[in-house]
Amino acid sequence: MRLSQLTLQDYRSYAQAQLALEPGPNVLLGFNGVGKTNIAEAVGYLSSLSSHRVTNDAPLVRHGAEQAIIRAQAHRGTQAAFLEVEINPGRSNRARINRGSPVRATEILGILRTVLFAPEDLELIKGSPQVRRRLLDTLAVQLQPALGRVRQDYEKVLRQRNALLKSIRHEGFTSTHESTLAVWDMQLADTGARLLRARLQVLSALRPHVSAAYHELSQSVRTARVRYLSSLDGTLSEDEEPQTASAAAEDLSPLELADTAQLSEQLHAALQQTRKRERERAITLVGPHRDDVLLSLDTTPVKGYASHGETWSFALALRLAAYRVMIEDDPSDGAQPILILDDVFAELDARRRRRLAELAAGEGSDSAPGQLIITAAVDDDVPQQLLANAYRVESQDQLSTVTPFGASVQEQA
Ligand SMILES: Nc1ncnc2c1ncn2[C@@H]1O[C@H](COP(=O)(O)OP(=O)(O)OP(=O)(O)O)[C@@H](O)[C@H]1O
Repeated sequence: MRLSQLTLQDYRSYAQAQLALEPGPNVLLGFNGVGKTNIAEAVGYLSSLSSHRVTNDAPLVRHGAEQAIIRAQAHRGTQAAFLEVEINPGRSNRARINRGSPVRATEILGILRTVLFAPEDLELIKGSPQVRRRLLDTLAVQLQPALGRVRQDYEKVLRQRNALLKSIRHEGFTSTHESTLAVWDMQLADTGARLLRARLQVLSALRPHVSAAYHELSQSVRTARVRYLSSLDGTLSEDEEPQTASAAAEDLSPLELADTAQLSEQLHAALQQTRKRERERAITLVGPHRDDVLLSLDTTPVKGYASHGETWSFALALRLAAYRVMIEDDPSDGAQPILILDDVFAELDARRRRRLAELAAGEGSDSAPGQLIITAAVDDDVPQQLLANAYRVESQDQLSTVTPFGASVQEQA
C-alpha cells in the first residue's frame, strides 16, 4: 500500500499543499508547530475517516474555510485509485473515488490501510476507555469497511435513545414513549451487537501479537495481556468501573465465543434490566459505547501501575500488533499498510528506537518494507537508514508550506 501524490486543500494549517511521496521512507522535517503532524494526520484520515488527535472534524478545516479536501493517488500492488475526501463539519462528509460522482465518505474505507504511531499513543494506556475503544474500532473498520456504517448507525441510535430517555424524565413515561423505546432497544441491540462482535474479533486477533511485540520491545519476562471489559459479562460495572479481580484472572471474555445473534439478545436483555436506572439517569448505561479494554502485565493492570518505559512498550506493542494483524489479514505483495511514525523517535530510548527502525525498514519480515511517513523536528531524531526522501515543512503568516528538502523554489500556499 502506498501513496504517490498527496494534496491538501484548506486542511489545518495548509491552504494548499502537494507532496510527491516515494515508496519507501518519506521524512517530514521542520520546527515544532509548523505542520508536520497535520500531514501525517491527513494520511491517517484517508484510511479511517478519523483523526488520532481529535474526535470531531471541525479542527481539521483551516480557520476561516468551510471545508477541507484531502486528495491522494493510492496504490496497492499494481492497482491504483485516486481518492478524495471532503470534510464538511456539521454536514455529511463526501468522498470521490477515481474522480467519480460524490458518494458517502464511508465508501472510501478499506481502500487505504495505515497504522499510525504518535506520542498520543500513551493515552492508549493512561487515557479514558474511549481511546482504547477507538483503537479497536479503527482497526475493525480497516479490516471490515462495512463496519464504518454500522458504527455511524450505532451512534445515531444511541443519540436518539438518550434524547428519548431525557424526554421521558421530563414528561413522564407515556405509552408512545414505551413503543418508541422498544424500537430503539431493538436497533441498539442489533447495531451494538455487530459492533461488539467486530471489536471482540479484532481483540482476539491482536492478543498474541501484543504479547509477542511487548516481549520484542521490552525483553521483559512479563506477559502483556488484553481483555475486553463489558457490563454484559460482568467485568465492568454500570458506572464503567472495571471489576479488575475477575478481569485479570482470564484473558478470554466469554463474549468472544458468542455470535452476533447471541450478543444482540444479551444486549437487549441488559437494556431491559437497566431500564429503571436508565430512566432515572436519562442515559444509556449498557452497550459498546461504555466498554473498555483491560491492559495488564501478568496480573497487574498497566494503567496506574506501569513505569514510563513499560507504558511506552505497551503502547508501541498495541500499534505493532495492529500492523501485524493487517498483514495477516492481507499478506499479498504490496498490501502492507502505510506506517506513519509521527514524532515518535524523539520519545523513545535507544533500544526501542532501534527496534522500531528495524521494523520500519522491514528487517525480520518476509515481505519488502511498505511505505513510511515519518515526522521529526530534526534529522538527528530519525535513524540514519530511514533518511532517504525528506521534505522541509515551514510556516509563514500562519500558513504551512512543504517542499522537497534542498529545493530552491518554495511552493506558495
Ligand atoms: N484548523 C486549523 N487552521 C489553521 N491552523 C491550524 C489548524 N489546526 C491546527 N493549526 C495549526 O497547525 C500547527 C500545528 O501543526 P502540527 O501539529 O502539524 O505541528 P508539528 O509540525 O507536527 O509540530 P510538533 O513538532 O510540535 O509536533 C499549529 O500552528 C496550529 O495552530
